[in-house]
Amino acid sequence: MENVIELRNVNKAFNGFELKDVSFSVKKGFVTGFIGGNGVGKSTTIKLIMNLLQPDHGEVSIFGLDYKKHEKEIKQRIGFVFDQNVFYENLTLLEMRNIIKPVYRKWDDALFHSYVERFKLPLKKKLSTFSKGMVMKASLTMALSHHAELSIMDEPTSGLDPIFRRELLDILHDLMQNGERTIFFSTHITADLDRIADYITFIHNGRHIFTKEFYTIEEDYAIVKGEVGLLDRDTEKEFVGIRKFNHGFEALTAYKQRTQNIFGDTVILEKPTLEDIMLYTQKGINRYVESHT
Ligand SMILES: Nc1ncnc2c1ncn2[C@@H]1O[C@H](COP(=O)(O)OP(=O)(O)OP(=O)(O)O)[C@@H](O)[C@H]1O
Repeated sequence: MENVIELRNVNKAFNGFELKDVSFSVKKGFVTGFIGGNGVGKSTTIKLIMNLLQPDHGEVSIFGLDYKKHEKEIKQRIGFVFDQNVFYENLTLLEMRNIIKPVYRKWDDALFHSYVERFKLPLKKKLSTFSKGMVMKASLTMALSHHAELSIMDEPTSGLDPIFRRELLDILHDLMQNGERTIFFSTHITADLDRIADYITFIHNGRHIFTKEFYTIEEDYAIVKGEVGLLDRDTEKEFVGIRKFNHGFEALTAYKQRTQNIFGDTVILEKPTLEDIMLYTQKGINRYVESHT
């Protein structure tokens, strides 16, 4: 399967934060959801993918090409939605379109107007008067109007009402129908991913934890429930994190089969949500022993 984005051993350090040895790839023709808590490095990774930042070490390639030699060609083929307003606020949407249009060889005015209509956006009002949702819709309109092969979006659903969030997910779903497009988007709202993501890439504290096909996550990860008496220093090591209650414990394992072999039918295994995986991982490997007694 072809990779549209590849990161190989990418490092980027700021004062107090570091992306460490991040390697993962994004498959052509699929939707990959990019998840992780606040401040774990999602936007930094996306900026590296967009060449808005350069890695200290390691390589980023897009469509198999290197930014050093092929920046223009790569950018032509990407539609980018950023989580901050990147428009000139004093301009109208039409004026902004006039600036952006000549940049893209495959700009499609009919497509632009179809999104403007669908999103009910005013063409002649200053962008400074747009609400947060309208800015996001305008940003999406620009990103979707030049037949980009790869759409990269940083938190496209944040700050949007549930109705528009659903509409956006439907649009993304429709876009995927021809099999040629690829979408990579970050989100905190893991419920959005249930609807459309084929793959999940998860980072935590600047490290890549996994990239997996969505449906295979439950082959490795499970919520484990059992009696506290089953836990000791050795068995606790089996878990990413544990919560202890009066009546028993709940834990997350990343090695479902092994856990099953160790505990047999003394425990109950359940399918975890992405939120469970984020929560237990965020609290620290084997360090999250929370008592509710
Ligand atoms: N240009 C920069 N200079 C210094 N530190 C930075 C810079 N950009 C990001 N950081 C720091 O790097 C860390 C990761 O930030 P990043 O924006 O990538 O996180 P994120 O996962 O996108 O978070 P959120 O979900 O809250 O937006 C943060 O601690 C942030 O303060």
